[in-house]
Amino acid sequence: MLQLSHPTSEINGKIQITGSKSESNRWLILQQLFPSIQRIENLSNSEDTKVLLEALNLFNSRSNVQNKALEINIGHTGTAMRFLTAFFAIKTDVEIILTGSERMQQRPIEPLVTALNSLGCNISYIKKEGFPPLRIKAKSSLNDELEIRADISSQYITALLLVAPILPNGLKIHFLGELTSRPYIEMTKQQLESIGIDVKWLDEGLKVKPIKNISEQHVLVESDWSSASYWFSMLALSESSEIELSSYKNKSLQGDASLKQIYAQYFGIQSEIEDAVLKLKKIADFKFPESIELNLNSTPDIAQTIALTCAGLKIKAKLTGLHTLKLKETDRLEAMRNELKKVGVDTVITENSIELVAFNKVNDIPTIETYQDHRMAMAFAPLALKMPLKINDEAVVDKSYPTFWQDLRSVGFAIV
Ligand SMILES: O=C(O)C1=C[C@@H](OP(=O)(O)O)[C@@H](O)[C@H](O)C1
Ligand SMILES: C=C(OP(=O)(O)O)C(=O)O
Repeated sequence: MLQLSHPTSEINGKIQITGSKSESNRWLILQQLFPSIQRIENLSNSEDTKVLLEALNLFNSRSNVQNKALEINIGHTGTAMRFLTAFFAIKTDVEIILTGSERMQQRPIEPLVTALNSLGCNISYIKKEGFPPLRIKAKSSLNDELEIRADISSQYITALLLVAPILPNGLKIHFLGELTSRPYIEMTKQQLESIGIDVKWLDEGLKVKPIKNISEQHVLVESDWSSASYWFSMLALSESSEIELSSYKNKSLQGDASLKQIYAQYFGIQSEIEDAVLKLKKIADFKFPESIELNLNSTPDIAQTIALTCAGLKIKAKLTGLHTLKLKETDRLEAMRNELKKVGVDTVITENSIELVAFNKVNDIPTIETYQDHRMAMAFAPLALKMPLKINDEAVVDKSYPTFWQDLRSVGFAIV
């Protein structure tokens, strides 16, 4: 457990943020399919990326495993679970058992498995129907068209898009239901296009053309915008501060870059990118709104950050479009309700929203539980600029941002 406070509430410094885990994990799968992707710069140092790398190494040494299934455990990593399901289903010549943590075994995978099996893949459930662990065997012949539910996780669609260009006739994907987390699909599409793969939006779906070879590629991963969100929040809760974060682009593939507009409009944070440095500054005398309403369906990973910024500033917030939060590392709506209560904030949650409705005084130093969710720890940490607090199970941050606590210490947080 860590206890956090900040003696001055002023933070100034320069922080290097690791590469986006989303971009990194896409490139790692694509590199397996297209070895002419020779170098990936600024690869994420997150646990989520390490887990995927280890899984791919295990798969590549599969000839060492004889006469039994190759078991691969991807822990808590959603992208690894979904991307590898499609990758193994198409590529494996041995039987694979793909499993994950207890929580991963509660996160649905049925839409992806059904879609891949309809294509000609051979995936079955080992325990509960619709959930990991999976048994994946070598495929038979493959179709070139499928339909898939699009309203549960965009990662299923990304998983299909990543393998689509190596299918003999490419792939046509038809969406069922309303697409969620759309910018993550755009990210996949743009990464594919950047290496010469043809991907087109259809009315309710996507079409990918097959490709045999791509030219030699060196790719650069932009730093992680979801990780940057905690710095936007810290600035919003600080006194006159300035922070520089590296390395960012003006034209990002990451939907969470919309933080720039959100924090400028509602929380008085000015940001600009110059020579790959994202400079954040607090606007003096900014007048915070009394209440805000935001639909965050496109940017689910920054919902907790924004909720906690509002909590710290006592802004009544209604955050909607969040049905997928119930299916992530934990049920994030429940987790927020429980822990916000400890810092004096009353909330109302529904199946897809959270509303911050009242702010009460807190006397004791609260202990925040993190529910094996990195974003619970990191979203609550900025609140230490307003009140001392304790955070349990601090190592959870490793999932996406392993140097988080070290970076906070470097800008004057007292962390014991
Ligand atoms: O494709 C990706 O890299 C991701 C997609 C999102 O998941 P959903 O599509 O399940 O919302 C996001 O929450 C996750 O952290 C990363
Ligand atoms: C939801 C997340 O990750 P994943 O789904 O890949 O486990 C996240 O990082 O917030």
